[in-house]
Amino acid sequence: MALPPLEPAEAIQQLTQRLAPIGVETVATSAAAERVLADPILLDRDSPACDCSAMDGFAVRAAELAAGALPVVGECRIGEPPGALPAHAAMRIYTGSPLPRGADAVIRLERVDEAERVIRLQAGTTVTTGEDLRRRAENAAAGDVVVDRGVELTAASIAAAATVGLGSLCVHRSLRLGVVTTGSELERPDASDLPPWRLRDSNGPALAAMFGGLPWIDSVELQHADDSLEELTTVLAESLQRNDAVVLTGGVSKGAYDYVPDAVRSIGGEVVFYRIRARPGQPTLGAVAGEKAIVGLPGNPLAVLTAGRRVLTPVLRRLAGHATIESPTPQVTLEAWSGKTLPLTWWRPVRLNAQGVASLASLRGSGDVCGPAATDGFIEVPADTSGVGPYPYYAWRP
Ligand SMILES: Nc1nc2c(c(=O)[nH]1)N[C@H]1C(S)=C(S)[C@@H](COP(=O)(O)OP(=O)(O)OC[C@H]3O[C@@H](n4cnc5c(N)ncnc54)[C@H](O)[C@@H]3O)O[C@H]1N2
Ligand code: MOO
Repeated sequence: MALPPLEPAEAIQQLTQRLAPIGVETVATSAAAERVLADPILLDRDSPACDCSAMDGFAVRAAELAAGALPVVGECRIGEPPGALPAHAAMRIYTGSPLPRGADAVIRLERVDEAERVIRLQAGTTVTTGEDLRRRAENAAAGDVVVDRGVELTAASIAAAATVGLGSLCVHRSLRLGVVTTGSELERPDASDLPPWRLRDSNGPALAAMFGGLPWIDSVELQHADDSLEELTTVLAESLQRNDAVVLTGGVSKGAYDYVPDAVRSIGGEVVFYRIRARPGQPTLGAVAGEKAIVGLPGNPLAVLTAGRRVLTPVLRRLAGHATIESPTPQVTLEAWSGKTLPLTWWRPVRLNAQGVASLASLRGSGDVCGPAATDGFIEVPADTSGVGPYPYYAWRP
């Protein structure tokens, strides 16, 4: 039975919901930056773990200092256990020092006059209970989740892991991506002296540049198959064996040599969608083979860039354990609109200026490899829409 073309978001949803994260491993916290957390980071104790001072100054009882001068009788050192504040007295204290028992405020240095180890409030200054204190557990309590699973670890979340004493973290295994280009007309990117009817593969390098080197991608393996169902089936099966997901380019449309749908089925893949209501990239195919994902992109170079970025990214993020299948998507406004209105989603390459305003690239069509080269990404124009936007913006690098 022929599958109906889907809206891009629906296609992405249907494929990603068939997939699960590929597995986990343990890495040193110091090496976990940008990896995807698999187990939440929980606080081992309250933060802060005791009441402490937020300023350099004096620990006091606010009412006593408001009433008059107080002798400075001691010091609360940072990193040492808190003592007790005697009645009618102040103790010197530092930012982060534990608060002595009995104190209820810290008065910062610049708000008192100090002479001969006696402090008094400066004229016009007041002191209130609770002032300049960090209360035990005011940041978070023991057992609280500080970083949830599925989050890409940042400097801030690594700091949280360190503060709770985690020397290693459970993260999702990073992904092995296979790229299979198809087409007997293709030569390697370094081929020279080509006759005009042959062309160099640009789709393989484009996908390698889009996904290669992302912290949650382990490797991108490039392979090629000529236009033969047998060869394509063999190369696809091998690529699937070695990789967690395989993306193919070309051979997916209606031509006599478009073998991708048949090859996917013959290796036991289940096609989830075939064709999306978006341009360029309409003949995109999504399939599952066991726990692995297969995405068939059309051969046109611009379709590979747009559908690759928009459809493949969520699939890979899902396999790599991200809690969200797309990172936050900025909205951009166009400097000016040009062109017709399409009855389907239109992915249009743009360049951004320093203010984040987008200008549309002028392109000859989805076979144009040159026009997109000077763009930063593309906007997603909904069906039957025109005007300057704002529109969701997708940078070429996810
Ligand atoms: N009768 C129809 N014809 C076409 C339809 C259709 O619905 N009915 N769809 C058109 C659309 S839209 C697209 S997109 C293309 C996609 O076709 P294929 O996925 O089968 O891609 P190919 O025919 O294999 O290649 C298209 C084009 O891209 C060049 N190509 C392929 N691979 C590479 C590569 N790795 N590097 C650079 N260039 C590549 C290839 O030489 C072709 O010129 O079909 C339309 N036709
Ligand atoms: O999807 Mo095709 O890329 O529109 O030309």
